Amino acid sequence: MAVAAPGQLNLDESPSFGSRSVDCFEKLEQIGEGTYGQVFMAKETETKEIVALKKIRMDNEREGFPITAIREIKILKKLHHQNVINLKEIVTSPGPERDEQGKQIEGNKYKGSIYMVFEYMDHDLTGLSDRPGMRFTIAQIKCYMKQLLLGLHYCHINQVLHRDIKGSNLLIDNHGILKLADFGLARSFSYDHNAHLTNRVITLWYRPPELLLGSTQYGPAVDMWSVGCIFAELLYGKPILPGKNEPEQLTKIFELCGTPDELNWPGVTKMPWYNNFKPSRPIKRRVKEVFKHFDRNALDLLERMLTLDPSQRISAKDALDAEYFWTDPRPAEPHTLPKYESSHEFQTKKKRQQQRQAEEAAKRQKIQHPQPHTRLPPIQQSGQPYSQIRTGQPMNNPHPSMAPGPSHHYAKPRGPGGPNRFPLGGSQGGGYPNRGGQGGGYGSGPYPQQGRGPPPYGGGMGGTGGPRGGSGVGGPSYQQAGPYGASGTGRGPNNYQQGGSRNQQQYGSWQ
Ligand SMILES: Nc1ncnc2c1ncn2[C@@H]1O[C@H](COP(=O)(O)OP(=O)(O)OP(=O)(O)O)[C@@H](O)[C@H]1O
Repeated sequence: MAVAAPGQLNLDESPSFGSRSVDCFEKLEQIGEGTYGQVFMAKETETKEIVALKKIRMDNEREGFPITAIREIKILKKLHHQNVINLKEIVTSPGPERDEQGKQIEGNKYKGSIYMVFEYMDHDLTGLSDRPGMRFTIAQIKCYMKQLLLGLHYCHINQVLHRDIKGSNLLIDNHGILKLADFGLARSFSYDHNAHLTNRVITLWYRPPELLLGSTQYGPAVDMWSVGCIFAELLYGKPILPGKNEPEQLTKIFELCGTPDELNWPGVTKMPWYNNFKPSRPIKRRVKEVFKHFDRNALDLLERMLTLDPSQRISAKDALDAEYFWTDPRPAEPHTLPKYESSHEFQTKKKRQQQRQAEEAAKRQKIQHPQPHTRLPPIQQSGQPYSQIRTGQPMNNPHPSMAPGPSHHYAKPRGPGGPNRFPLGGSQGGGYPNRGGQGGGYGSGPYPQQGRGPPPYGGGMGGTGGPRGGSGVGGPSYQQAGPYGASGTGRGPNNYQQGGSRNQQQYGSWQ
């Protein structure tokens, strides 16, 4: 595909792509802020349909339309599956000022914008999990995991690697449907050609060891590692491998999954960066020990997802066949899941930030005007019922965002992409065939209390010794509070207040 000239979109596709103006939509609320632009909730003025508009950042318009956006659009236009986000169309906002002859006025930078129009999804998994008191049931986790694997299996058989699987890219609607989103780092791959791909992809906490060891020839297994991290996170209640940088990420992986060697990962010693990160002494695998409270089938599946050697890592298809999904409790039917008020990572972060600012302001005020009768009940108690109604929080947590909340800070190690080609492989659509009638026989097993237990390694890593011999080289820190119900007991309230948080006044026209 030719690269479009600045400000022009050349997608040589159906007329609806790029032909309509963004003015056909009314901007409602910002719901996301990504590396490549903002995401807004909007309403189609004629049909009243609610959609999500992702504004494509044109910071450097001299280079034309961003290659990442072109790749995302190309890939999304070919993927059609219930568990993959649907790109409906592309719309544009007015372009640069022109003179009478229609020539662009010199020195006047291109001011127009391009938006991708998506079906609107009520939540992303991170935002949903961050809700105070949120607690997923096992059947719910199985339901989300199954849909994630179905969507990913579909991508992989169509020769697309997602390369950025993480909670905020898994969108969920109020019918319980989960969809893979953000294909900004996705690319096509071929089993026949061993093309070299960048290894600077996938958000650090979800990045597999082969990429951290410098591999440039990889396949669908990279996504399956990320799926394993999400799976463990859902069951455990917080991210399991929150490295601060690449060496620390590898250290954390080795401490959990053991050190790689020629026996458990043939060829690992030949990996480009193996010698840079070579463990000083072997560490044994501890997945079973660390997650011993997980259900047996969950643990078996997790072991196969978090396998160091990518060639032995379970595929999405085989994962769907795992006992875990065929034993009781079975995956919930999506439509039976509770409905929640809309929650996106961007919004939950913003709420926490506002809460922090309010707390700081209150503290400052207190210092300036100390309260004379500190034993009097705090004034805001009278306001509790109101905040409770508005936020839907239980009485025992009137100020939910003051609760020790999660501190999700996803690194965004976006890398440059490879060449832009999309060999349309199989066009198999639809779901994964049902495996009927498999008897259960396994109990659900103990379910760990979400967000309440100690970090996976219980601070005990010093005893076992990390690859650096625990010698104070900035050892891993597991202080992060968990996103999955750090503060709560029981499942969150089920009050879907349609439009409750929309604020139409706040947003002006499109730009
Ligand atoms: N179709 C949608 N419906 C509702 N919310 C959406 C939709 N698409 C994106 N979002 C929200 O916007 C956020 C950012 O979107 P997206 O990941 O596509 O952008 P990005 O610029 O690639 O972000 P990042 O840099 O975090 O990967 C998502 O996490 C989600 O909360």
